[in-house]
Amino acid sequence: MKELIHTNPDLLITVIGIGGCGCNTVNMLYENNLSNSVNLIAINTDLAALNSLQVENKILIGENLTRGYGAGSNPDIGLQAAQESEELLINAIKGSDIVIITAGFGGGTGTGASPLVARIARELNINCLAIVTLPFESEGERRKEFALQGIDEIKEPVHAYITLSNDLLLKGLGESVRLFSAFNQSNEVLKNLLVSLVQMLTETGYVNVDKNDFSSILSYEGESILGVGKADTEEQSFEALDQALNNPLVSIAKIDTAKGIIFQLFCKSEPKLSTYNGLIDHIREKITNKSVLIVPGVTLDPNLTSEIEILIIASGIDSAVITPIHNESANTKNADYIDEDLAFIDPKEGIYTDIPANYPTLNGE
Ligand SMILES: Nc1nc2c(ncn2[C@@H]2O[C@H](COP(=O)(O)OP(=O)(O)OP(=O)(O)O)[C@@H](O)[C@H]2O)c(=O)[nH]1
Repeated sequence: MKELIHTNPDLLITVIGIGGCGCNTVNMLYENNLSNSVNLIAINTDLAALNSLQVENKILIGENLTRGYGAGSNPDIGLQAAQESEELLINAIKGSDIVIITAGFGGGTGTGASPLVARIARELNINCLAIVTLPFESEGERRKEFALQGIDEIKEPVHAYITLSNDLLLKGLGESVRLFSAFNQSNEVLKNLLVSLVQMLTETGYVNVDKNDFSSILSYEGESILGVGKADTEEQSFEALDQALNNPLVSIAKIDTAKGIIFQLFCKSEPKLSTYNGLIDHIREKITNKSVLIVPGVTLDPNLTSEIEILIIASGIDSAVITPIHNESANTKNADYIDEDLAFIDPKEGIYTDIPANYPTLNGE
């Protein structure tokens, strides 16, 4: 084994948690000791909540407006607070290569401030992805409306967004699950997805997904899906793929119309070429858009707990617009390159990378 972890020092990813839920998620990421390429920022209108966090970079927004007492479940206040502190926000994300926003939508701060943060990233020409949760049905119509309005507003400035539905999560856990336990579970999934994404971008594998691949995929307008799956044997890898494609935590979107897909395969031992090609063919069969761009990544990790783990990011779903955005440097590899790259896979010469111990799992398995 040549090298266990090979990180990309040139890439700066900023993960921004906005509002109570977002800040909790970022705080959980902080406890994960991500690489130096990751900058974690917690943003809130609630000073007491910010003070309770371990994350070092905290920004209190709208200090004059709310006096540090929160946005009172009002997205307009969340937006105005962000506007008041726009300068701070610009300085915080300037210089990043990728910004990932995470928030629970339905309240005031996350819902109101996130679209402005995304707009700032867009204006600074930074690739921006948002991963947000939708409220439980039981939280009421008003919160749901706020959340949907927030999604409408963030859709345009971000390059891709992913919604995790708290209700779908509940279904996955069974009706008897308690509220806080469901929130915790959702936070765990959110955190693991983020860890996984960040690791995929900052650590290199045999067939590497890099920032340009990521930019290509994010450049397709429309909804995105992020899914994970795992299997104990290579023979069951198609089940892992189906799990990833049907992740019950991700709401609304169906993968059929995706225009871009990142397929990241983590395996304990070198997979058969037929398995690898078969998985990619299987994805391709699911997609009605035959010109879909599939960017594969393969990482070998002898310490993996399962034989196979799969991460799927699909973008450009159900959107009429297929215009790549500020993507001049993006790698325009198409599916044909897959086999060529595979020819370079050599377990003796390749770089091994480490896999996060808490790689995302469905229902916390
Ligand atoms: N999954 C998950 N969702 C949460 C959690 N906390 C809150 N939410 C969801 O996120 C929505 C917004 O809650 P917060 O993040 O606390 O709200 P906020 O953005 O800080 O807004 P204000 O409190 O009004 O300033 C809620 O309606 C919940 O659906 C959490 O810990 N986990």
